[in-house]
Amino acid sequence: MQADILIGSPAEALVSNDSVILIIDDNPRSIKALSLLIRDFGQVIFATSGEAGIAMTMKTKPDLILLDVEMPGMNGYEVCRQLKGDVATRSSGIIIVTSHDSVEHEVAALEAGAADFITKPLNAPVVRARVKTQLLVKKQADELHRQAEQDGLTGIYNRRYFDSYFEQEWRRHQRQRSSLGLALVDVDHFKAYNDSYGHQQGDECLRCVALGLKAALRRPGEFVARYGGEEFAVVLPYTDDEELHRFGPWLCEQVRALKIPHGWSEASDFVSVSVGLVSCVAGKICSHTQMLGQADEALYQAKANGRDRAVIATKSSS
Ligand SMILES: Nc1nc2c(ncn2[C@@H]2O[C@H](COP(=O)(O)OP(=O)(O)OP(=O)(O)O)[C@@H](O)[C@H]2O)c(=O)[nH]1
Repeated sequence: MQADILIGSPAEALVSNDSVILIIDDNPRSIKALSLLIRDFGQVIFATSGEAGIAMTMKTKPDLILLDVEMPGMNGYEVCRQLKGDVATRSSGIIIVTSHDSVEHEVAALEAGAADFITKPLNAPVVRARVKTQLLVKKQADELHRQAEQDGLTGIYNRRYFDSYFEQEWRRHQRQRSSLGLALVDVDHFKAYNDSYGHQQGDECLRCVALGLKAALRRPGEFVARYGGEEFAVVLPYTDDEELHRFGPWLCEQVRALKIPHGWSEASDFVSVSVGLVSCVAGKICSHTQMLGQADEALYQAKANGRDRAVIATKSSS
């Protein structure tokens, strides 16, 4: 696994210069001095107040923030607490930079959520070593995060990711009173495929279908995840029934177009999928699990109607 490679590799090789480092400091001279020391580690950007630093963190999602403590208005500890308390910004590592060289200040920095602490006057080798270490920690955390969300066989999002983001999307659409779409996609006669072509070829087939489904998505926010063995789930933000009527058959067509031969399918000469779809407008369906249940019923109907087709859940059952 890649995590093993990360742990076994020299740290130097892992700190690539594609990192983004944000310096938050009200003093332009300090910003300049710091950026000269670390500029070869990546792109260095800056903000001259706590408020501007928080806004910039939201926008740019830096890998690392070098945060001055003594600033007018919001001080560094307060900025640090806010950044660490918000799910949208807490993944950026923070090093507190201060002229106070005392245990109390170091403890305050760590308690505010900082990963490390640098004192002024700056000592170049120390600054570089600490920055490099935190960039390495961030790279490793990103990699672990990616692996935790990824399906090992197909490389698309896994069930865990789906479970948390589908619910999140559902809540967001409920709040905004917009329509959310969901499609459950199941490969037809896949047991026969495995039995005839072998399990390894079956794995390869699932990989191709997963990538085919992913390539079929066009709009921002749409994502496909592996829901179970040979089943996939597609989340379709801001999508209503009218759009599902186009999307369902089109998804079937995209998989058929992969032209993966399936000599033992009763539905088609090529690997095909059945799709169950549902859309939900705020208030119509009372939970995201009900939405899943309805998509599952529609999928069952698509199988019963002959497979290689899409069925949309009827609104009467909403
Ligand atoms: N190769 C491979 N097969 C898998 C994987 N996960 C599930 N399967 C197989 O997928 C098959 C699913 O079979 P069934 O649930 O009977 O469904 P089906 O044969 O596709 O029939 P219908 O869904 O009714 O069209 C089983 O044989 C599972 O072993 C996987 O990761 N790799």
